Amino acid sequence: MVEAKSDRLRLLIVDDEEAARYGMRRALASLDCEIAEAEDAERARSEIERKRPDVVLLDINLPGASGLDLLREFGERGDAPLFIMITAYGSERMAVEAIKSGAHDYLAKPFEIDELRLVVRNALETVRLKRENEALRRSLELESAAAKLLGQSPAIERVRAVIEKVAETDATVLIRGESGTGKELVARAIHERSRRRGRFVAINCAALPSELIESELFGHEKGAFTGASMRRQGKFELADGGTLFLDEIGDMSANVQAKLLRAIEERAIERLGGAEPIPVDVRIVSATHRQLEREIEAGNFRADLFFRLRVVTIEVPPLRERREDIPLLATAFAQAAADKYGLPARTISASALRRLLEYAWPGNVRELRNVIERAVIMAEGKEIAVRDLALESHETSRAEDEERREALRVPFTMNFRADRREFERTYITRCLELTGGNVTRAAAILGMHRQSLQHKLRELGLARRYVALIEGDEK
Ligand SMILES: Nc1ncnc2c1ncn2[C@@H]1O[C@H](COP(=O)(O)OP(=O)(O)OP(=O)(O)O)[C@@H](O)[C@H]1O
Repeated sequence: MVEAKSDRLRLLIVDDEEAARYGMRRALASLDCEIAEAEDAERARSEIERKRPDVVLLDINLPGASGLDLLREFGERGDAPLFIMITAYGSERMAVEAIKSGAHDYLAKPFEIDELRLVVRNALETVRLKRENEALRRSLELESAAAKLLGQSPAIERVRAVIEKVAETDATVLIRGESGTGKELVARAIHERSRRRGRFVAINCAALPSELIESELFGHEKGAFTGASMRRQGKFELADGGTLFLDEIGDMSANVQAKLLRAIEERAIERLGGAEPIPVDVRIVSATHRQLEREIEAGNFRADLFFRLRVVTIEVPPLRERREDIPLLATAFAQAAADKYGLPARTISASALRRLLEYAWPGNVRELRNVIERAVIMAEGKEIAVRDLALESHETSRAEDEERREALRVPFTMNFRADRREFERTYITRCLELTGGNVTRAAAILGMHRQSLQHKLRELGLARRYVALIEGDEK
């Protein structure tokens, strides 16, 4: 088991001579850090894995092993400590080699106490700065993630509440929902709200063939298979200390399922072609649009893995079941698209909004975002109209027909003045929609002067709605 990190920085001194370790510990006692010792490579390895020191002071000559090997072994890991190598007298070449292999700094024997303090203090300061930077980045990300998962429907509020709860734990989470409902966004929100300092690493299990998935997940040693010309870390190691997001988990082959189960149970992985298990501290969040229970019945998915993955399950409902989120999402996407393409902000017309609300959204939020982005580009006026949405033709025509019928409908209440007023309102509104709110063009269609149309708008009580347009038009 990996022990939790306290806020105090940790230093590990690795030297086979007890007197040397004692001397260094004394010299460094005034620095604000916890100090541990190891007398050989094996002890050092286990200390690094269990206690995760921030800085390692490592003698290059250890009995039976080279400090350089240890450096290379750990230097590649995502959350590797900073190594300060202690080299023997007159071996500058070794020092260069150490720096090339990723050491933070080195000390050549014999060194002064002040020199030792300076180099270690420097390394601790580097770690402290890195932590501060990460904390800052995370707090910014947190804000953006919270802002990103939009929606106020009870359904999305429930999702948010579960995210808050599970984020604090290391429980595995299975996110279920149709394509485009925001499963990856939920996974990111869980990571960003957790205390995990490592990275969020995502992999789509449906996008890669089975053989590739295996080396993507677990990495490989040099020469593990044809084409493996270099040792490569897998996503598990990259996510060490963080979160691994396995998208489309239902598409994973039986072989990879077995390896994944072992990795979760043993909290360790083996690279392809590697002999040693590598401990990893990874929180797994997976997602699927499939009914995994059915896949289990059909023999395509392991039941034991399923139970491991879904300690907590989050259901993200399809957009059609939380239509009340559509206006908010559509407005936010319209604003974002306008910013992205440097276009003027566009509002969504009442009829376009109605159309958005009744559409079925088989592609969920992703489809809505794409539709709005396109509409922002295509729209000519300040408003997005139904035609700009370019939704499926038969469904679109229904809404457009309805719109047309409404526009042409002659009100009949036996009150000529009131009916005429109602007809004029509808007719003029329709004209303004057609021209994208351009009052001059609408006036031309109506065969009126622009001033007369403006006067008419005020008379019909439409001025407020179009006041921005009228003013914009007059400029
Ligand atoms: N509640 C939401 N608020 C804001 N944006 C959202 C929301 N839900 C989804 N999106 C956006 O919709 C798009 C699709 O979301 P995401 O990739 O998370 O869906 P998914 O369910 O993981 O899809 P797939 O199953 O196809 O991988 C993204 O651009 C995402 O930012």
